[in-house]
Amino acid sequence: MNVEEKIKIISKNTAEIVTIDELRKKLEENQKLKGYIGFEPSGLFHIGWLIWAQKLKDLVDVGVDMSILVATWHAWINDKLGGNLDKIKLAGQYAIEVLNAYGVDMSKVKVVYAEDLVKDSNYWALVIRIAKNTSLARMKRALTIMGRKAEEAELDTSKLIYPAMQVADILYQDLDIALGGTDQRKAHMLARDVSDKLGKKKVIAIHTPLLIGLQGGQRMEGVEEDDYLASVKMSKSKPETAIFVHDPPEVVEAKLRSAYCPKGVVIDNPVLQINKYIIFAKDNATLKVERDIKYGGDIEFKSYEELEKIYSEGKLHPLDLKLATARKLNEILDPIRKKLESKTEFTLLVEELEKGVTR
Ligand SMILES: Nc1ncnc2c1ncn2[C@@H]1O[C@H](COP(=O)(O)OP(=O)(O)OP(=O)(O)O)[C@@H](O)[C@H]1O
Ligand SMILES: N[C@@H](Cc1ccc(O)cc1)C(=O)O
Repeated sequence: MNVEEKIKIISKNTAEIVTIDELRKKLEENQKLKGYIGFEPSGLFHIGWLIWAQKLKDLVDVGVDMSILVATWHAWINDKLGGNLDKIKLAGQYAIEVLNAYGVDMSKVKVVYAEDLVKDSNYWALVIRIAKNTSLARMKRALTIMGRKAEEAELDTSKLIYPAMQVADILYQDLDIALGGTDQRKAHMLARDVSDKLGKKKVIAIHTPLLIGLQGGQRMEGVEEDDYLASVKMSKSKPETAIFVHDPPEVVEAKLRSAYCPKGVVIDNPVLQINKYIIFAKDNATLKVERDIKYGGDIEFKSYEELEKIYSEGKLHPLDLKLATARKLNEILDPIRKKLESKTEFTLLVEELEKGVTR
C-alpha cells in the first residue's frame, strides 16, 4: 500500500487530522507509527463509538501499532459507575469484547489499563510537568474532554488533574497518533503544545465526527460549534438519545422509527449520519430500500452521496429510509449481539447498567 492509499483510508470519515502534513511526512519516511485511543469504561457501548472503532480498524489495517487505553482511573475521577473500580474494569472488558466482535483484530491491538501507567513514578512526574506548563484557565476549559463544563472543576480537585493525566497518557507512551472523537480535541491540542516545552514527540491528532443523538439538534446563535455538538451527541449517559450495540433488532427499529428525520433534511439528521458514518464506512456497502411499486419500487444506493442527494431532493420517504437503515444496522450489530449473549458476565453487567446508569 503506498502513502496516498494509506492517507485515503486514514482520512475517510474523519472530522480533522492535525496535521495531515505531519502524518504524510512520517508515512513517507516509512516510520513505524504508534497510536492509541482511550475510553472511559463506564457502561453501555452505543453505536457512536463504532465510528472510532472503524477508524481503529483502519489504522490497524494500514500498519499503525495501535493500543487502546482502558481509562479506569479517569472513569473513577469522573464519578462513573458509582466509583466502583471493579465494575469499571468489567465494563472495560465488555467494551474490548464489543470491539473484537465488531471485527477489530484485537490480537494486533495492545490493551493498556490506566493501572499500568499510574504505577510508574515517571508518569506522575510527567503529570506535574504538564500541569506546570498549563494555566488553570486552560486546564478548566479542557474539562469538556470528560463531558463536563469548566465550572465542574470546582466539584473536587481530582477533576482538574484529569486533563493533565490524559496528556501524560499520550506523552508517556511516546505516541505518534492520538485518536478520538472531536470532543477530545482540547486534550490533544494541549498535548501538542506542551510536548515542545517538555521535549517530547508532537502527537498527530485524528478526530472522528460525533454521531448526533436520535433526537437531532436545534442550533442556536451564539453557541460555539463544539459546545453544540457536545450537547446533542449520542451519549451513553443520555440513553434516550442512543442505540446500544446490544439492543435487540426490534428495539433498534423502534428507536429509528421515532428518530428525528424530517423529509428532505440532511443537516443534523441522525438516520443519515448512521448511514454516512457507520453503514457506508464499510467497504462496498450498499443500502437497499424496499418500497411498494406505487412509491417508486425498490431502490439500492451504492454510495452515501447518492443516498444523500435523493433524500435531500425529497424523493425518499423518511419511513422508508428508517426501515432500510434499521435492517442494515441490525446486520452490522448481529455478530456483536450474538457474542455478548454468549457471555453471561456481560449480560448481567448490561442488565445492571440498564437499570441505573450513573453518568
Ligand atoms: N456520539 C458519539 N459519536 C461518535 N463518537 C463519540 C460519541 N460519543 C462519544 N464518542 C467518542 O467516544 C469516546 C469515548 O467517549 P465518552 O466516554 O465520553 O462517551 P459518551 O457516550 O459520551 O459517554 P458519557 O455519556 O459518559 O460522556 C471518545 O473518543 C468520544 O469522542
Ligand atoms: N476523555 C475520554 C477518555 C480518555 C481518557 C484518557 C485518555 O488517555 C484518553 C481518553 C472520554 O471521555 O471518553
